[in-house]
Amino acid sequence: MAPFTTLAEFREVLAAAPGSDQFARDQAEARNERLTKPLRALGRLDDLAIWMAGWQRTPKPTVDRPQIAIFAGNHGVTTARAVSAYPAEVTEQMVLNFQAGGAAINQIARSVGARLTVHAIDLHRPTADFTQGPAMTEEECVSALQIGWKAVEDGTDLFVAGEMGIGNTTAAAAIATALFGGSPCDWVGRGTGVDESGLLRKVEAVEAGLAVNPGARTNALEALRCLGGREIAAMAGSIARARVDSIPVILDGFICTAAAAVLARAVPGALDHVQAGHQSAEAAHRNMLLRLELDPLLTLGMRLGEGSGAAVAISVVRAAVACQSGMASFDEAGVTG
Ligand SMILES: Cc1cc2ncn([C@H]3O[C@H](COP(=O)(O)O)[C@@H](O)[C@H]3O)c2cc1C
Ligand SMILES: O=C(O)c1cccnc1
Repeated sequence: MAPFTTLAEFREVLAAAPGSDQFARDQAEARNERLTKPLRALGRLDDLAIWMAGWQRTPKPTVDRPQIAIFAGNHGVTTARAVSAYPAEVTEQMVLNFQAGGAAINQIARSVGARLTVHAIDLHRPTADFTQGPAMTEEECVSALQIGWKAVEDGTDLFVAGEMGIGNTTAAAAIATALFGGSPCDWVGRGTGVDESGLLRKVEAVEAGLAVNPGARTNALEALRCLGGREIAAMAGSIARARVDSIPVILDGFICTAAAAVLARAVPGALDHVQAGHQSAEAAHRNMLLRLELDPLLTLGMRLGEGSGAAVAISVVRAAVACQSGMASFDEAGVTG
């Protein structure tokens, strides 16, 4: 059972999470300095390895059991405001595709040796249209957070949260506007590829959403409840669970980062266990990462979601820990240091 039944309790549980292990980081750094390579010659991979060591509380971190959890949800705003280039039924059709193994994320997950779990949340009951009032009641939002919380499997040593939800770049842009300020134009983008009039409808939807949900601007969890969707709340719940259990997380693109941003704004330090896997081609993603002081591992022009960018970055983190944990020291190899 998840240890919270209200948004306030969720916040408290997250705020009580322990930090990373300084002793393990120091040990990892000392080990790293003895490995058969010029000092810090692996650049960001060395930083990643030491960061992984701190969260896994060992100088020899692993990526043996990575998990990718995809959460799916539908949004009232999608049909009410025609904010996507695709119809809402694609959400459920793609869930079937994930289950059959036919989506991009299935192939990437297999290629990096990650377990993939799929969590469809109430697809036949879209959230309420956030331009008319809150997208979710507190009960609905908490229930989605709990689904994310419970989705993180025991033994996972690296976690990725992915999403599927037609219209969710509009929800993510609305959350970003509420959390970071500025105007909706700063945060709205093309998503699946809307045209100019689609872009305008997205901006207008975000404007209306903020106007009817004034609490969203002053309280991050209210922003999630009023403007988010079930899959976005579930991603936030899973990233919070990973924080509490000291499991390192790789963030995916625009929507995943918006879910994470809610946690960062609710509790300082809530994203200490997170790396940005990639910078999405969705224009505002770069800005969101800058605001969160996250430096993406990859920039591949991807704008898919499903956890796909983060899944590709699993191989980068795995390469980092493979060197940290598998390399010989100068002494062991008889190399002059
Ligand atoms: C076939 C298909 C597969 C997808 N996989 C992820 N998304 C991505 O597109 C959606 C967000 O874009 P928007 O806000 O424009 O609807 C999300 O479902 C996201 O995961 C997909 C979208 C489609 C059409
Ligand atoms: O950045 C993403 O993850 C993204 C961008 C566009 C559409 N779906 C997802």
